[in-house]
Formats: sequence, C-alpha cells, structure tokens
Amino acid sequence: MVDKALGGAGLRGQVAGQTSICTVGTAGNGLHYRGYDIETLADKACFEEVAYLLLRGELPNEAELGAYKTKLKGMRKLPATLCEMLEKIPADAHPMDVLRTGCSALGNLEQEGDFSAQMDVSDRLLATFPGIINYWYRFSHDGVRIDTDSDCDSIGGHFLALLHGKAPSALFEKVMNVSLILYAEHEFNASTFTARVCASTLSDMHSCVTAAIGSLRGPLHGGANEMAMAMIEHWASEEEAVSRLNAMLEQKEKIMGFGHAIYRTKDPRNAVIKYWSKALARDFGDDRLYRVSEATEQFMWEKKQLFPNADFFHASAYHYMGIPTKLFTPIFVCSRVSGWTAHVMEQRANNRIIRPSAEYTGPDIREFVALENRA
Ligand SMILES: CC(=O)SCCNC(=O)CCNC(=O)[C@H](O)C(C)(C)COP(=O)(O)OP(=O)(O)OC[C@H]1O[C@@H](n2cnc3c(N)ncnc32)[C@H](O)[C@@H]1OP(=O)(O)O
Ligand SMILES: O=C([O-])CC(=O)C(=O)O
Repeated sequence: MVDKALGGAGLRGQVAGQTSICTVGTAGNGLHYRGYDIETLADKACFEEVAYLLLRGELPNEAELGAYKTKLKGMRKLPATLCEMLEKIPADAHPMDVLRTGCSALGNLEQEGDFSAQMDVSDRLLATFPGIINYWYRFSHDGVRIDTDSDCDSIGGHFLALLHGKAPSALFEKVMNVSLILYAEHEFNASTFTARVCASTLSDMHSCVTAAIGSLRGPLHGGANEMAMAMIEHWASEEEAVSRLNAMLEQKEKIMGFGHAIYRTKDPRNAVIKYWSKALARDFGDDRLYRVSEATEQFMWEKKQLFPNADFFHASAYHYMGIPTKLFTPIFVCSRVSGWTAHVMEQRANNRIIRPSAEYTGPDIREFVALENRA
C-alpha cells in the first residue's frame, strides 16, 4: 500500500534502494558525490577526476588521474561501421535519439559479454559520446567527416574541439569542465533509476545506458535546458521576460528550468553555473541573455517561490560558448553517463530484480463475452 503521507505520486519520498554514490538534499540543499561537496568539486577538480571518483569510489592521485586521462583519450575512436550508421541519420533527427542509437549500435559492435570488463565498457562510453554526437552533427549539418580524436585531453575541451573544429579558449574549457561535473550524478533521478531497473534484470551496460538516455530526453528532466533556451532566446529585455512569464503562468504553463522533485528552496548547482554564465556573458560582450535569465530567476521566486534548477543557467552558458541548442541535452549525456554506469555497477554488485507493485484501479473481475455477442 502506498504511504499517502509520502505523497505516493511519482514515488516521491519513497526509498527505492541503497546507494553509496551520491546524496541529494540530505544536508538541507546539499549535493555530495561520495561524500564530497559539489561546490568544492566544481571549483577544485576536473571532470575526469570526478568520473574516476564516481566509478571507482575514491579520488585518484596525480599518477592515477594522468593514467585515466590517457586511457580515456586512447578510447575515443569510433568504429567505422558506427560512423557509417551515423551518416545515415538525417539532420532533423533529435540529437538525443542519435545518442540513443549510437549507444545501442556500439553495444552491437562491442558487446559487453559477461560483466568482467564493465569498468572498461563504462570508460569507453564516456570516451566516445562526444565523438558520436559531434560526428553525426558535423556530417549531417556541415557535410564534414570529422576525426573523433582531438588534442584536448579534457572531455569538455574535446567536445568543443570536435564541434568547432578548433581548440576551445581556456575559459570555455573551464566552463565545460564545471558543467560536466555539475551534471555527472544525482542519486535516483528518473534516468538513473531507469538504468538501475534495466541493470536489475542483469542486462548489458549498453542497454542500461540506452534506456537512461531515453529517460533523460524528456523536457521534465534533461530536456529542460533546451526548452529554457527556446523560452528565453527571444526575450529582448528584463521587462519582456516578466510580461511573458506572467502570461505563461496565467495559462498554467510550466517554466522550464525551474522547480525540482527533491530540492525545496534551491538547487546547489545553480549558483555555480550562474557564476560561469555571467563570466561568459562578459567574454561574449552581450549580456542580454544573462540579464533576462536573472530577471526570470527573481520573478519566479517572488511570484511562485520556484528556483532555477541545474538546467536553467546552463542554457545561456552553453549559448555563449557557441553550442547549438539542440546539443545541450546531449552534453548532459556525455556527463551523466559517469553516474549511470556507476549506478549500474552498484546495482549489479548487490542485485535483486526491481519489481514494485501497483495499486489496481481497473474493473472488477468480469465474465468474458464472446465476440459475436458483444454490443
Ligand atoms: C536536471 C533536471 O532534471 S532538473 C528538472 C528539469 N525539469 C524542469 O525544469 C521542468 C520544469 N519543472 C517541473 O516540471 C517540475 O518542477 C519537476 C518535474 C522538476 C518536479 O516536479 P514535481 O516534483 O512534481 O514538482 P512539485 O511537486 O515541487 O510541484 C509543486 C507545484 O509547483 C508547480 N511547478 C513545479 N515546477 C514548476 C514550473 N517549472 N513552472 C510552473 N509551475 C511549477 C507544480 O505544477 C505544482 O503545482 P500544483 O501543486 O498546483 O500542481
Ligand atoms: O534529481 C532529479 O530528479 C533531477 C536532477 O536534478 C538531475 O537528474 O540532475
């Protein structure tokens, strides 16, 4: 029986399993990866260090980090067959579908088999996702067959290098690094829970991640960063933002990039990405989007006590770095795959098939009526 006090809809408040990877909102509004505070990680660590922490349980020392970055760099090349498949996907496909297909295709070409190489499979996905999405994007949009290797040794820098065909500025590489850290992990969110349900059947890693990408795609989850951009990009001023928001709320529309299933007063990732969005606005030389975003934040708090989640200021930040809006959510995948695969391995290590019960609301037991006798 669902505990009504916990607000059963959406399984809110129910403990659905154990994890040692992450806590969300336990210390008020805090977020910790394996005990480390998110703000400290975003300030002092690089994304590869954080991925290592999530996947292996401890921060690497200098030699371990160097070796890990070298390993990931050496895993970037895509199989030729995968490139051929990506070339067949049309330019108007949804980029999250491209990644979902790319992940699934890789699972055919490089089958996981038994789980003994699960760490290498996880690293391979982490290393190849920037190449998969950018190979498709550059081929379908620019007619270019890119080399999915780049000289950048950070995953964030590598993503931008593939997209723009040149090494990113130090500022852009730093912000990508911060962004990937912020997005890497978030306990039992919808996509991670999807991955764990799939893992609990003892399915392979590629199936778990493919399923998770499907869940992240939706606008109530990862897709919100793109929807936020679509909302703010046409607003010329703070005044226009406020009048449009008023109209949207009157129509009972949801404001994308606001609210959260767990946090009640703030999302700790917001202040971090907001800071970097402001720095990027200065660098860009036009802060309209940033000002409009700040006005939206202030209005939403005053009017609805709703705060920006991780997605909202990512919209302006990514835009300032010259990233097309349709690639926003795929970047989330390039990061969150570290959390998903860590959860799959954790589920496998202490598994019982996830199979909750349902409260039945259909008709009582009734007699079957033969087809010819039905009204
Ligand atoms: C990285 C991430 O995945 S973060 C989440 C990204 N998603 C978004 O930004 C989409 C917009 N936000 C939302 O749809 C929701 O806030 C969710 C999906 C994130 C959380 O949903 P819930 O847990 O159901 O929200 P919650 O129970 O706190 O909602 C309380 C009330 O606030 C309203 N509300 C919540 N978010 C919003 C919003 N963004 N805009 C307008 N109203 C909102 C709800 O409609 C609800 O109103 P009601 O009681 O009249 O029905
Ligand atoms: O935890 C959630 O429900 C959504 C979220 O913020 C995330 O996955 O990063």
